[in-house]
Amino acid sequence: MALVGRKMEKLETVKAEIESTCSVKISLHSCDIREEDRVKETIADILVAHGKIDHLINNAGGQFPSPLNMISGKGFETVVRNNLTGGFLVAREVFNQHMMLQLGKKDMSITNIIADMWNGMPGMGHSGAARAGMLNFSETAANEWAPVRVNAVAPGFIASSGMDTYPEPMKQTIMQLDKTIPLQRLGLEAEVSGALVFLCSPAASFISGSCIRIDGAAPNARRIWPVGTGKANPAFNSFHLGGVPEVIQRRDAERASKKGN
Ligand SMILES: CCCCC/C=C/C(=O)SCCNC(=O)CCNC(=O)[C@H](O)C(C)(C)COP(=O)(O)OP(=O)(O)OC[C@H]1O[C@@H](n2cnc3c(N)ncnc32)[C@H](O)[C@@H]1OP(=O)(O)O
Ligand SMILES: NC(=O)C1=CN([C@@H]2O[C@H](COP(=O)(O)OP(=O)(O)OC[C@H]3O[C@@H](n4cnc5c(N)ncnc54)[C@H](OP(=O)(O)O)[C@@H]3O)[C@@H](O)[C@H]2O)C=CC1
Repeated sequence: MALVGRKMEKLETVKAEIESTCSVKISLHSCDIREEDRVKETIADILVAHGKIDHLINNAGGQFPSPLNMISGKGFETVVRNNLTGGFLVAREVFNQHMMLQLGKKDMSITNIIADMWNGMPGMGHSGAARAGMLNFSETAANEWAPVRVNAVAPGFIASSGMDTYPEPMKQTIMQLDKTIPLQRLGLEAEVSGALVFLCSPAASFISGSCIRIDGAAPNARRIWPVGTGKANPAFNSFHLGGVPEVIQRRDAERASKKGN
């Protein structure tokens, strides 16, 4: 397993967590996926360390919240590079440096993480545009690079540590998000991972060019109908080392205190 991100400390933490659970060879690589030369070097380093890359999860990404009319050209480009160009560069290098030389010999896959950007992504329009582009890139690559399977996974609102990176106004929105989702709760990181593990497995060997939505049916909510029944289903909480983001702990504490009053 090769873990890639910009900050080595984060990677070390994840490595220690995985090693506390199972025995697997793990290499760590500091790389900003927006830097083309660095991406080329990183994929080459991974191939030296492991000799192969059978499955790529293109998970790196993120953005800053802003209404469209306040986004500068540089800001828009920064987010597009983070959520579209960077993922393309990584996928291209993995394909060119390894997968292209192994076609038909084994099952190989690329899964691109996008987001719930259906019908637009208000407050994060730069990211919505980039994620929509990533979906279209996945669809093209599923044809050009077959038999490598290329799919997208589109998470909706997931209670991840990423949620704690947002400024206070966005945190206020995050604390109300569960009410807008038919399943009446946020998703868990393990619920995204479940789909990723499936897509990397032989059970998904005829799935390519697809997108799996993991969003509790958020895009299916409609103004003319109540949002779900008001009840949530049980979550698949298989990450025993996972934590609850601070913003969600705060939400639950505030709700408990309101109930107590
Ligand atoms: C409602 C809930 C939403 C849930 C859906 C989505 C959830 C998630 O995605 S969870 C993951 C969340 N985590 C993140 O988003 C963190 C990752 N974000 C970042 O790392 C950064 O924001 C970045 C990668 C998008 C930009 O970082 P960096 O490369 O370090 O870029 P700079 O800081 O140098 O900025 C370059 C340029 O971009 C504009 N800009 C950056 N931040 C902001 C901001 N907060 N507000 C407005 N504009 C911003 C700006 O133009 C910067 O250039 P300068 O003006 O020269 O600084
Ligand atoms: N949580 C949610 O509700 C949703 C999340 N997503 C997307 O799912 C993915 C995972 O998100 P989540 O775990 O929540 O967020 P986090 O912010 O916790 O994780 C994002 C990861 O991407 C890495 N990363 C970001 N930019 C770069 C870059 N330029 N080069 C290399 N690595 C980078 C970060 O590591 P480092 O900082 O060390 O570089 C970090 O490990 C992201 O693409 C996110 O946008 C999509 C929809 C909803």
